[in-house]
Amino acid sequence: MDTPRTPGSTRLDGGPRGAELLDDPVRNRGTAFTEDERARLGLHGLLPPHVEGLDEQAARAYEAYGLKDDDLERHIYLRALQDTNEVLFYRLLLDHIEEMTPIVYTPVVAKACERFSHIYRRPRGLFVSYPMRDAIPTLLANRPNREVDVIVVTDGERILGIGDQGAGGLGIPIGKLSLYTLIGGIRPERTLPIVLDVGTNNAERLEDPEYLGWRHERIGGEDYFDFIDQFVGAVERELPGVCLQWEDFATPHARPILERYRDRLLTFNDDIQGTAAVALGALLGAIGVTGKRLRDQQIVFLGAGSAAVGVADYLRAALVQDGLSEAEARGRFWMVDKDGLLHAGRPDLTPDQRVYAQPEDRVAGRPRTSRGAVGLADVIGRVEATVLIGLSTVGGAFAEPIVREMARKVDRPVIFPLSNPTARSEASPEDLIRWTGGRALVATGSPYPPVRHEGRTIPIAQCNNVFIFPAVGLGVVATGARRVTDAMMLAAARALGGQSPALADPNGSLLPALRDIRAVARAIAEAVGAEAQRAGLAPQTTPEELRARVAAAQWTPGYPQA
Ligand SMILES: NC(=O)c1ccc[n+]([C@@H]2O[C@H](COP(=O)([O-])OP(=O)(O)OC[C@H]3O[C@@H](n4cnc5c(N)ncnc54)[C@H](O)[C@@H]3O)[C@@H](O)[C@H]2O)c1
Ligand SMILES: O=C(O)C[C@H](O)C(=O)O
Ligand SMILES: [Mg+2]
Repeated sequence: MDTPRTPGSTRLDGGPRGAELLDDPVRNRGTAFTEDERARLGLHGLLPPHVEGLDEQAARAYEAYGLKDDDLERHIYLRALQDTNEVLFYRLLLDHIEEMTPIVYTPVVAKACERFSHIYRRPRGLFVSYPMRDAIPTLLANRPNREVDVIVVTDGERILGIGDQGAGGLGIPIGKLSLYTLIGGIRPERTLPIVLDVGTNNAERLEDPEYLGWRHERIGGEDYFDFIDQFVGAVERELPGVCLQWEDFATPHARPILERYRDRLLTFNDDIQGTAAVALGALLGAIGVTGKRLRDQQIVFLGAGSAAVGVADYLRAALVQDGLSEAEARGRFWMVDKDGLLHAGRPDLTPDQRVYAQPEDRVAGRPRTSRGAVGLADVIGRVEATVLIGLSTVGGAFAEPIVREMARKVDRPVIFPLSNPTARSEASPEDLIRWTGGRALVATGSPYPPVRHEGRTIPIAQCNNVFIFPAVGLGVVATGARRVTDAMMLAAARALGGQSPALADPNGSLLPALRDIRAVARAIAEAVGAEAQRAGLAPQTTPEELRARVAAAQWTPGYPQA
């Protein structure tokens, strides 16, 4: 485990006392309140007599956790602990980071969103619903904690690869912010999860008598964007300088929202920019193993939504930095969506997709599917693809013949099935390793165990934006940065790529292990902060001072002496 740096929960004196204190997850220490604190804070009689330390509490909590017999029950247990005693929750998570991250985050959080209304226990975060649109400042003023460093907001429309979950989407901001604290060390009481409840088009939710969201079809068009504008205006007034992360918005809204606000406040879209940075970081690790240059790559995508286009944009920037012209770099991308290859003859492409449209002459005469599209199998058949990335939401889409064909032409195919949760993964690592005779360099969006192949144990990197957003949050909070730029994200990607275990050991994982992620987050945060300073977006410091600030800002759970 990481060495504690800034231990502590919030100060006890001057806050609530007695039963009210035990009901406050930020200040509550439960059985760890000392005799002196019990006397001072009116707690005698409310707690069992034995006073425990945090170690003992964590051991007892782990025992209770072990009694749960399915993942959703484990998730519910951890969420209840979070709502009871946040220091203990984070200490337990830190002690068992590899075991518990998949329970509070991807993939189990997907189930928690689907079942949100059925497993709902206590309020957390804010519900900003469309019918309350004229009272958004009041809703924000009602937030549970005054000071906020990071907001994660969703409208629940594209939750992972499972689509529209309406108000149940709040599970995602809660999970993301838990990792902001666990990994980035953002203080738990300075985080705020928000769902913008603009309705849902999910018929199952609308028909569910227990659905807790606004029972209405989704608001769209101008009304939707006006609502977002009202929300952002209220955030700017109530919480100036807060870092606002957009999460799991459907593609038609994700990019326009980012473009509208990115130069106005400290904000970024995690699915576009966070995903792009982690994918570039993992690719840099993979390229290190293949011994080739980035500019030698031919890159095929399945999926051309906001996540895929975001990744392509950062890879393209990296290809240009590696010496290709802009036109040459564009020519390296082959993107296939549900209507086939993106090419210049398609009238349905958005401007950001059009960047990757292959010229008509490069697709002329190609076989088409029954619907007239150029499919993935044909692209892989014709192009010597070195990299295959899946952001399509289609589980199993990287079929055996496609993967075998790719592996026939390149020595070390780089294959990243990045869709979440696990059932949406374009392939399982085990299959990819088997179909390529152990040659594929694999990273997945959801966590997978290592694969055994011919006496080797091959670790599978989790190429998930969790390697980026908590670190970016730490970087901007520690340095007081005013914006999140693409250059800061590219700096994060390169810092992450530089930490790839595969660079030192070709059999190592492409990305660091979760047990090392807090230290990795500090290195990324320093790179992000340094780039913000270079661009004049954060106050200048020496590199030593920057390092010290990042380290000091990374909170570690503990009970300080009051
Ligand atoms: N690993 C990560 O960190 C990470 C980060 C962000 C998003 N994701 C995952 O990426 C996925 C996509 O996210 P998005 O926001 O871009 O969603 P989206 O729905 O906008 O994009 C999906 C894309 O896949 C295409 N597609 C759908 N069915 C297809 C098919 N049968 N064949 C070919 N293409 C098909 C669509 O045309 C679209 O271009 C989600 O599953 C999400 O969980 C992973
Ligand atoms: O939430 C995740 O696990 C990654 C990503 O943000 C996604 O939407 O899939
Ligand atoms: Mg997401």
